[in-house]
Amino acid sequence: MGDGLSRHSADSAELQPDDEIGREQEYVSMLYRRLDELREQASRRLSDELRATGGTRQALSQRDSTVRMYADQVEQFSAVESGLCFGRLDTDDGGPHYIGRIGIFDTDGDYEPLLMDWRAPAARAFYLATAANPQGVRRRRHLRTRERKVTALNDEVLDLATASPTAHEELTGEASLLAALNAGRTGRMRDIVETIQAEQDRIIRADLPGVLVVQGGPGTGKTAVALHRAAYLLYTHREQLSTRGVLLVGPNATFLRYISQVLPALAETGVLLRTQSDLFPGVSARRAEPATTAALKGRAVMVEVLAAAVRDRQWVPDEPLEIELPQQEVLRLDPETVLAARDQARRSERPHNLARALFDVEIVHALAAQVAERIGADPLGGENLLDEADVAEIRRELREEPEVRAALDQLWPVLTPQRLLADLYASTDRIAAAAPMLSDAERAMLHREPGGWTPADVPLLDEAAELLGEDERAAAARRERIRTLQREYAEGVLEIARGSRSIDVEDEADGGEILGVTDLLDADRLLERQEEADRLTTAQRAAADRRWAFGHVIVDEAQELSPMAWRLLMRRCPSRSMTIVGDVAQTGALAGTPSWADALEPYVAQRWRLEELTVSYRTPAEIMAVAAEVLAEIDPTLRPPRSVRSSGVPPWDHAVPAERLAAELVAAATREAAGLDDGRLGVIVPAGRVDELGGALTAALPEAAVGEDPELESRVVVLTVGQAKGLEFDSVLLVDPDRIVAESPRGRSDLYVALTRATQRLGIVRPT
Ligand SMILES: Nc1ncnc2c1ncn2[C@@H]1O[C@H](COP(=O)(O)OP(=O)(O)OP(=O)(O)O)[C@@H](O)[C@H]1O
Repeated sequence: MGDGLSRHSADSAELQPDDEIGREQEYVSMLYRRLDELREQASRRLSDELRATGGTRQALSQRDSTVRMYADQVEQFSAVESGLCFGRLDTDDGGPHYIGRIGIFDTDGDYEPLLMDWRAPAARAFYLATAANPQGVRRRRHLRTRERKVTALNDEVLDLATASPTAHEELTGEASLLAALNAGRTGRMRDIVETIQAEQDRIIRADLPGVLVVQGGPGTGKTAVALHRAAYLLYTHREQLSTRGVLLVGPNATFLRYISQVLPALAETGVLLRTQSDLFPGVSARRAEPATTAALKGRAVMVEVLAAAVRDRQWVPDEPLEIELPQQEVLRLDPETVLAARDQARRSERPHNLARALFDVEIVHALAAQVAERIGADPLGGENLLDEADVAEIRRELREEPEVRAALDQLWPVLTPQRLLADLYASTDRIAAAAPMLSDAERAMLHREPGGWTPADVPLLDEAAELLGEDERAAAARRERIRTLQREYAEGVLEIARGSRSIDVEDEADGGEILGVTDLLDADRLLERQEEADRLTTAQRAAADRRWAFGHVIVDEAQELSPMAWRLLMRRCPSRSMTIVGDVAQTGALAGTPSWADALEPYVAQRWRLEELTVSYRTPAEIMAVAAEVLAEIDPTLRPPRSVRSSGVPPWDHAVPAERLAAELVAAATREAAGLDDGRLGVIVPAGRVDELGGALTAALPEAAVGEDPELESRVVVLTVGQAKGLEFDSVLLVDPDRIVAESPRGRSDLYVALTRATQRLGIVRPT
């Protein structure tokens, strides 16, 4: 990587004269005072609204939206506390303009902006202006703060004549950027709002409609960009997106926890974060299964398998079916009658559960004709003595007969997606009937005992739900889920109200009755009020409703999605307003996405745009050089991203006798952990050796976290490549890379992922 960006060092002027910092401190302190006022105002209003009682239904509904608005404001004003103001622009047309996490206006004066929201169009120059294209900016200043104190200023004068020859034209706020990149990791992702780069800004602010694919190598900021795009879109298209919501899908729960702080820190709470495992309401898919089985379940052929499995439940007996009624009467259903009823119901092309009503009509008709034949037969051989009204009455009675209902349930059972799939997996006969197109070995893979769901089952449940249609039971389950969420929300509002209670007390301490909101309302009463007004956040409602159509869907690590998972996501986003973020060179899932065109074209044909990110902000040049060799083995046409910096620390690679591997690893991990200031060490091991090596490490380093969903804030974390996907650590120890490669047909991509997790140091320990 000799031609990497890392040859040069940071070069923007670091101006820190005390008086300059002092002047900025005054301004920043004023902003914090305004923030405190705003927060107190919102808390007080929230308390007042919650205390108010009575009124018409409309007044209640109005009050509930006001409650929500103030609760959101209190949360947002608290979220932006750290780094409230981080930038300043001095422009040709005056200024200064201060840039921060939210907009604050001078409400006492003429409503001038005191602080500009980073997402506002006028703030854009902060990210884009360069010496060659200054966009009216004379000076860009980064303000660094700790708590409420200004600690440093970095200035860039955007003037070609005075520009430093060593500064990178393509980097903005280079000194602040490098400070952020070199900082120790905490186990939680941070936002990058202070140092978004121009190529990233273009993607963050891209138009809302259509499918945008962001392809970029490891560490190019794809996740960061995806999250900031969510915040930007919600700010810019609030009307549209607040009613439909934004869904962000990540690869696993560990990853979602890793990124969970970013949006709240940007004062955005309106995004639903989910893994594939949680995309089918009411199911939490935690069961494990072999990668090859998951891959089979991800293939598009499963669409046909499931359709056949549903048809297989529409049963036509070989022999006549006898239905014994209580009056010892026995009715017979011929196979031909059932077949005709089934064909009639199928012709409607309704989903299975909804077509059942048609099937019932046909069968009951046939049975009623039999009864009528018997009881209405004219002993003298004339016409049947019953009229149409009598036959209708017979049909009504037959419908109520438990024996008739049992026969109908047997022939055309109403099914939930869970029932369909569990029954299918549990029976080799059913699998054989539904999957003649699969090989024996593949059919054997599908067979299993009931009990829990795997992530790969989720798209299948969703497909099944489409084929089956929602009957009354499914609708009732959905209402129940919404009710649970409403209760959680009511409790959340009361939490916020409790947080604002000190203000009530101060306020009314001079003699008035001191009653907090929570003395007057409990979660049940608040819940009742909300139910009446049908209030629930968009994200909560969407989470409970399988058929919810999101306003925008963002997928991170999208290369891992199988064709079946793509189908599910496309259903969640009929408008096809999507941001797809990933790297096809890092695909680990066997049914993952080999190319964006293959994945998307079935849904949007050629109508998708591709943006590429080319600079790695994470991986230093020394480590990227090692990773580049593996990338060339995956696909010689792929280019690794260019590293924005070098660490000066070459990666090391030690081969040790196999029996000493664990001991050497423990020694290396102890050394690396001792060398960390406040950063994190990641130990990446083959999936088949987690127990052994994780055990050895935790015995020597009790602080080490290991397990299904390890705590990333621990100083030392032991993970498989699958778990490490999307994460990063200051220092990484990679163990037994050959075994990692051997463990999966996509082993090389796994190794590439593992090699690119470190922000500073990489060591490899391998058995000889
Ligand atoms: N403009 C920026 N300013 C500061 N830090 C940045 C910037 N862009 C990216 N980073 C940092 O670089 C690191 C890598 O970013 P991110 O995790 O988003 O990359 P990625 O492309 O998703 O990587 P991967 O493909 O490995 O998942 C993160 O620590 C992120 O905060």
